[in-house]
Amino acid sequence: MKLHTLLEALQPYQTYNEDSIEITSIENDHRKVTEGSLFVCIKGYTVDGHDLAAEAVKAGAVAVIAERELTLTVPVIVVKNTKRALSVLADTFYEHPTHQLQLIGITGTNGKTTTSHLIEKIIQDHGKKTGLIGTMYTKVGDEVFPTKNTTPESLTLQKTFRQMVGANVSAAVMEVSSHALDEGRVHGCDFDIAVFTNLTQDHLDYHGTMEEYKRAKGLLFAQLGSRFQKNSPKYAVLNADDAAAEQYIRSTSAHILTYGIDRDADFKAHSISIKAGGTSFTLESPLGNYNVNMKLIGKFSVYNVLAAISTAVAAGIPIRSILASIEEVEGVSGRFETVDAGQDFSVIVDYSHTPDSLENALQTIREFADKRIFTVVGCGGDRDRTKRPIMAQISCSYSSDPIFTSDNPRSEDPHAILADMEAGATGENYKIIPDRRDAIRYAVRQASAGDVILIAGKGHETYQQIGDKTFDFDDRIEAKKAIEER
Ligand SMILES: CC(=O)N[C@H]1[C@@H](OP(=O)(O)OP(=O)(O)OC[C@H]2O[C@@H](n3ccc(=O)[nH]c3=O)[C@H](O)[C@@H]2O)O[C@H](CO)[C@@H](O)[C@@H]1O[C@H](C)C(=O)N[C@@H](C)C(=O)N[C@H](CCC(=O)O)C(=O)O
Ligand SMILES: Nc1ncnc2c1ncn2[C@@H]1O[C@H](COP(=O)(O)OP(=O)(O)OP(=O)(O)O)[C@@H](O)[C@H]1O
Ligand SMILES: N[C@H](CCC[C@H](N)C(=O)O)C(=O)O
Ligand SMILES: [Mg+2]
Repeated sequence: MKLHTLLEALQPYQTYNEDSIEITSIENDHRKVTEGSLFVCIKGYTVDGHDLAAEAVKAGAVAVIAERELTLTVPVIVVKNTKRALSVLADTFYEHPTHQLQLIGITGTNGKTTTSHLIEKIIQDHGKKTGLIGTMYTKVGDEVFPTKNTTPESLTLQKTFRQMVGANVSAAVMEVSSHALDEGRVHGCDFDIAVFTNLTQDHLDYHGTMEEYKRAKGLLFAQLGSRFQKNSPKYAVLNADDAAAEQYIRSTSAHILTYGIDRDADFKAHSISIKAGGTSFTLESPLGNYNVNMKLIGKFSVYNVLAAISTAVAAGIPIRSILASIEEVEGVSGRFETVDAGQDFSVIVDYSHTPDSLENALQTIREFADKRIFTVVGCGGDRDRTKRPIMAQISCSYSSDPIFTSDNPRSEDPHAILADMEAGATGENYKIIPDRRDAIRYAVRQASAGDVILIAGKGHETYQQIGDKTFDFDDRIEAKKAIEER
């Protein structure tokens, strides 16, 4: 694409007369620059891309977008905000791929990964090819690619959407993190349906206050677009039981669909019955009432399923097809996943790494457990410190045997993280075992018939990050090994 075509999209009031420069790729990482790249300098939290512009030119960059004048041998186009510019340039370079996709974005503190997989399955079962972007990976149809962030930055996003369009994907489901909304990583994404799961404490290290965190999540609904389109209406799908939904309703002009259990909602669950093997409930909806029996466990799973059902209805899928998919679904890797090595007690690996998700997981276990409950849990380093004592307190109040351990200490001292947790501990019964492998082994050795061990926080993760090193570590494998050693 010609540089001047890209620049017209970027700053329409400026004309750029040089029409001989052909751009072969856009890059914001100098290590990826090749001959013909347009290099966009981003001032990040750790590195300033402006300092790497000369390197980028050496590697083949033929033009540079920057926030200040730079002395280089190629044209430098100065803009106010290069991160914003990157999203416009990426959307233009990849020819607005989201205009050709039914795009579903999911935000909320907990349940994004789970709900996105439910929606993916419903749409696939209905015969459409899907794309998925989230915490665990990016998927184009059944092809899986690794991801660094839950929501990648705009350049990666638009490139991925183009790849999806090229592979005949018709619907894409993605998790939209509050960081991504705040940083504008999704600027240019033409969402058709925006989904809200819930808002509880997390990421206060980044957002500062719950108000700010709530505002960031609300951007997904405010940015849904204000055009009423007859053939493809836009929808905001909101959890009516969460107070933040009221603000999001006020901030969007899209059609509203609500779901919930306690308050009035379009899609409502009642007569919920939770057992160790699954959950059943009655769905009341504008399309009729239905009994739903599913393998997913817990009240929180009912919320995720309600969100998925409402979204799929908004996406135009028949309710019977939706419910058939829900009844089949087995669950998502690392979310309330049971480890079975023939033992006579239960071991559950769950990705609960926030106070609310931990409380939900433990409340669910309390629905069916009548003996001891062991909770092996840690809190991530370089993340919200204020959640640490709260998670410890929840572990103590819901389990007979809380065991505090490490979960990706990153650059922090594991003992300091554990001290933050201990400040919230209650009772005398908790143990502190910094090595996660030892903590799991201890719980497994202590457990007797009928007990439940919850190993919380890492779910699908297959690593432990200590300092700047990443070690192989999988709670499911460690639990199995410990059971076999017994
Ligand atoms: C705090 C934060 O959000 N940081 C994000 C940010 O990184 P950064 O600002 O530190 O970037 P940087 O490393 O300083 O680099 C600045 C620029 O220099 C470039 N660079 C850098 C190094 C180099 O050698 N050459 C080079 O050109 C980079 O490509 C970039 O353009 O921009 C990067 C690209 O988008 C992100 O990958 C990175 O996420 C980091 C890894 C992260 O941990 N983020 C977390 C907090 C996050 O975003 N989490 C959310 C939510 C998770 C959830 O709850 O589900 C997520 O969406 O993942
Ligand atoms: N609707 C929900 N409400 C509360 N807790 C939930 C809900 N859904 C899932 N959880 C809990 O939160 C954990 C994480 O779920 P999931 O991975 O789906 O959330 P997420 O929003 O994608 O998280 P992340 O922000 O880390 O990507 C689960 O293991 C479960 O314990
Ligand atoms: N997306 C979340 C995941 C946390 C998972 C937990 N295992 C940890 O490392 O804190 C985050 O980056 O805050
Ligand atoms: Mg996720």
